[in-house]
Amino acid sequence: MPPKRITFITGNENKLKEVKMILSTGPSTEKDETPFELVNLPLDLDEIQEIDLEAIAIHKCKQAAQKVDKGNAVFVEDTALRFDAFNGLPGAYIKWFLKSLGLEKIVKMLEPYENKGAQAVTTIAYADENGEFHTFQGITEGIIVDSRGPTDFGWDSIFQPLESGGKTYAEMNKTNKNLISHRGRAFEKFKSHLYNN
Ligand SMILES: O=c1[nH]c(=O)c2ncn([C@@H]3O[C@H](COP(=O)(O)OP(=O)(O)OP(=O)(O)O)[C@@H](O)[C@H]3O)c2[nH]1
Ligand SMILES: [Mg+2]
Repeated sequence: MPPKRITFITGNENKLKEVKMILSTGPSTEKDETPFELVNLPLDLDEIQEIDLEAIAIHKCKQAAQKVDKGNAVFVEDTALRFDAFNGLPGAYIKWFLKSLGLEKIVKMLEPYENKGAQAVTTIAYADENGEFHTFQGITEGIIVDSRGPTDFGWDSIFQPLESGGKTYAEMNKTNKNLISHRGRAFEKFKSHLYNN
């Protein structure tokens, strides 16, 4: 039987690169034949105004399901950056903060607050071949710091995970980032689902 085809709809090349890497091995990271073939459709789907990250991901996935043939599995992910001092904002709006303000002003926003705590959150929404929806979430705790490391992926250079030994995501290699990242954690859960269903 040919492997099941699963489409990932994202217009973000950096996300795609990480996801391909994470899904290229089995759930316990040992090399394995992947039971699916990953296909990318680089579309920019509508993202609703919501604080609830699952609701955003599900809404995105409902559109995604309309972009593939019936009976084909499809998934999306939405990634948020939540500041403790702002009760979780910018959250899913970080993309627009980044576009309008840039990294330096985002760091400056937290200047009046002692609490630099933040959470990186990836929420995956998956529509399986029967049209049933599933969500998987991964969270990494960290702090917001002055930009360090390459600035080619979003806010990687201002997010320092608590478990990284003082490195920002941008200062880590991809293998190490994926081991502790919001995306790595969400996709490990998704991977377990794919291998067990
Ligand atoms: O430093 C980062 N490390 C990451 O690991 C990461 N993952 C996402 N992002 C950025 O955060 C916003 C999410 O928005 P987002 O989830 O809607 O993504 P997107 O619109 O770029 O793609 P997609 O919606 O087509 O999948 C966008 O600005 C992304 O560039 C990251 N930045
Ligand atoms: Mg998006």
